[in-house]
Amino acid sequence: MIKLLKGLKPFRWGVAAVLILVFLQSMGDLYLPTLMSDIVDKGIVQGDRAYIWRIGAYMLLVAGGGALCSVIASYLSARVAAGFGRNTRSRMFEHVENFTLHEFDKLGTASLITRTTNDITQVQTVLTMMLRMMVGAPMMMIGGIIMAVSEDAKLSLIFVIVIPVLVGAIFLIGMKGLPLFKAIQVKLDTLNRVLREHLTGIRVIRSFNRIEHENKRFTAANKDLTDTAIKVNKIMAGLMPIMMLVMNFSMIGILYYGGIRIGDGDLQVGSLMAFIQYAMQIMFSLIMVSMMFVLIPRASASALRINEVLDMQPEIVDPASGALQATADAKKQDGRDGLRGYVEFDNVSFSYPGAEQPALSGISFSARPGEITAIIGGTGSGKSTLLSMIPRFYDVIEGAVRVDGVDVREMAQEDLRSKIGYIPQKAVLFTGTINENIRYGKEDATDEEIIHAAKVAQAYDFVSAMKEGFDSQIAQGGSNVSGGQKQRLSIARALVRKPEVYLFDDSFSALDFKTDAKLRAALKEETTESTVLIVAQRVSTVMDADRIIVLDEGRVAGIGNHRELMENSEVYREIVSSQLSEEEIA
Ligand SMILES: Nc1ncnc2c1ncn2[C@@H]1O[C@H](COP(=O)(O)OP(=O)(O)OP(=O)(O)O)[C@@H](O)[C@H]1O
Repeated sequence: MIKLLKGLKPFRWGVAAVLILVFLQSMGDLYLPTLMSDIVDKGIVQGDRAYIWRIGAYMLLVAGGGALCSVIASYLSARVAAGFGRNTRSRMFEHVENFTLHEFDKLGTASLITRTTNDITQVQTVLTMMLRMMVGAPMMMIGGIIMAVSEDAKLSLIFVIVIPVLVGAIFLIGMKGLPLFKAIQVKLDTLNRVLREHLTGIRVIRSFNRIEHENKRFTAANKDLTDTAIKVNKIMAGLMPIMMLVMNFSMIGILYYGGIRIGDGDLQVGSLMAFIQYAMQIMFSLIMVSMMFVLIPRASASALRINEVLDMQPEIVDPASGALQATADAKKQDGRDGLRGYVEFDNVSFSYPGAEQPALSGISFSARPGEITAIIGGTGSGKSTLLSMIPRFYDVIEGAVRVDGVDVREMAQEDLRSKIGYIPQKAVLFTGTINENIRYGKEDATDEEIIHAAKVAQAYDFVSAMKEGFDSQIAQGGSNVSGGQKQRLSIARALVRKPEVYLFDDSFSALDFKTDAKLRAALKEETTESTVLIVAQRVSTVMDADRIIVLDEGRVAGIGNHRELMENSEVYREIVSSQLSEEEIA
């Protein structure tokens, strides 16, 4: 929590102002009972009206000043906390943007969303209260004790019993509550995950009649969260009655012994009244402290989760600027500078963390501009993984991936990715117009470039047929266009960039044979100066490629063109024959 609060640095003046204002307000609150005691003992007892008016007016002034300080402190603390929340959310967002897929896999999307929203709100709420109580509560407590002792030292002995009892109760309850607060945040993650899966998978859930099952899953997660929240609230609810009980008993004690002392002439009525107010202030400040005990563990559970994200160092980072410069110099010297679109895999091996089998082993090949390299293989054979190594979504474990003769680990990620047009297996579109979605590939693309890209991607006809053409809105997740249309738009997005290297990850799978063939013919003309890597399931898609890599369980089972592979590769022949027979059956 303390580590996270370092983010308050830009707000130090605001924090200082709040602390000073709360200090002034507490001073005022501590002064008021003494003034009241004076009114009673000096004004009322002696019948001095002028004194009562004078001190009364003074009391009003002190109370008014205190109220003003309090209002401004509230406003400032809310502003500081809101600013802190905004900054922390931005920090987290920017940090998470640099995460590699490993880190996303580790934390999970649902948890990252809860951490960026709910957890930060928890800390923000507590911060607002803490700013006000951090100075106010201890001051009221210590000041109250000093003032009470100055009113009547003997009567103050009552606090020797009361305060340890209260502190003990707060401590015990706090200890019980802390683990539960941690559990609540974890359960909130689970609830978010279930909800997310439910919402994104609603079509599958309905078609498989699993609504009942999903309801049960949601109810279970919801109940689990509620049960824990009730449990923690039960414990916390116990705190208030205990405090009130102790407070009321101490009042009885004060009134009883105070009465005796007044009878004996050791204490005046006004002083007893002031004493009672100080006792109240002391105990209320303890209640405030106990509230902090309730809130701080909750916020620190959240702070831990936020720090876990902020402390996570992305595994893939850019080389230092010195190293980048050295690579650039070396490139210039040995003539690699002019290379555009060369991709080389040199004995590459890679395993996903925790996986028993490597996803890729000993992969070597090279591709040059103007060539089409196709990758084919059974499901799970490592095709998508192979493509992900080129934009450096993952780092190789052995060997090297080189683009334009430079190891991708020695390049700035931005430079590397600016060379690449990646079309993912599952097309992703963003909320906005079709125009904006295609322009995502190249911000300064002209309208002509966008139309050209759409034409090559075979998207122009269906986009033009839409009522608003390129200005038609794409709904969240691209749910208002078909799977094949989504694929074509994401191809257009990559085309508009005119990258050196195209990576098509099974991007034609949702297209019919005719559109697939037309698209590939148009692509061929468009990509004469680029290197194209295509992952595909259909033999018809890869047959014309200059080079076909056949993958089997992460290994190269054959490499060559269609004719060569038909002669030499058993695995390729199997794939071809299985598809041909399937087509014949169809
Ligand atoms: N994020 C991941 N974490 C762990 N293992 C993974 C991950 N992604 C893929 N794998 C595993 O790596 C292997 C290769 O997966 P990959 O997605 O590259 O296969 P693919 O050939 O593209 O399959 P498909 O044609 O079905 O898309 C599979 O065994 C898969 O289970």
